[in-house]
Amino acid sequence: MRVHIASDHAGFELREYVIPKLKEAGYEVVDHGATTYDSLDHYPTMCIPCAEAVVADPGSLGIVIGGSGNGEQIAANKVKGARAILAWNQDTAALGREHNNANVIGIGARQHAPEEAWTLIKTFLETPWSEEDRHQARVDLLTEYEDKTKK
Ligand SMILES: O=C(CO)[C@H](O)[C@H](O)COP(=O)(O)O
Repeated sequence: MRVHIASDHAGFELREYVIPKLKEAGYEVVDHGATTYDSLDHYPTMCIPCAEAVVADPGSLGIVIGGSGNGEQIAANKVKGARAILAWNQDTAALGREHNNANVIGIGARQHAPEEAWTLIKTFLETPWSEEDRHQARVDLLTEYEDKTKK
């Protein structure tokens, strides 16, 4: 599976920690930056292209990392077709796939030790979408709204 990843400066170190782990685990990684550490960079610059790449690449998943993960999740969710969750424990990481068919995980690098963040990411990537009717109906309503309101 292809995994698109992006971070701002606050997620820079965690992104560098996670990329080799993803590769070791057999994922094909597409890195959307930030390419250099710049404490004044802005998360939409990296997170929007990352989410766009996920939507344009069916079957892939995305990871956006910042200090809290909040802005990164918001940025990703501006992209039509993106369903980004903010995972803060293993349950929210798994439920994002099972119930929401999320295609992007947001992680707050300042909220977790690197090992814990990796566990959240791994859980997200390894958990399948349940495809249960009630969840599909809710996701369909989101898509329907997007189709009506977004180009
Ligand atoms: O998490 C984030 C957005 O939600 C950013 O990473 C965070 O706001 C960056 O903070 P600072 O500019 O103080 O390093």
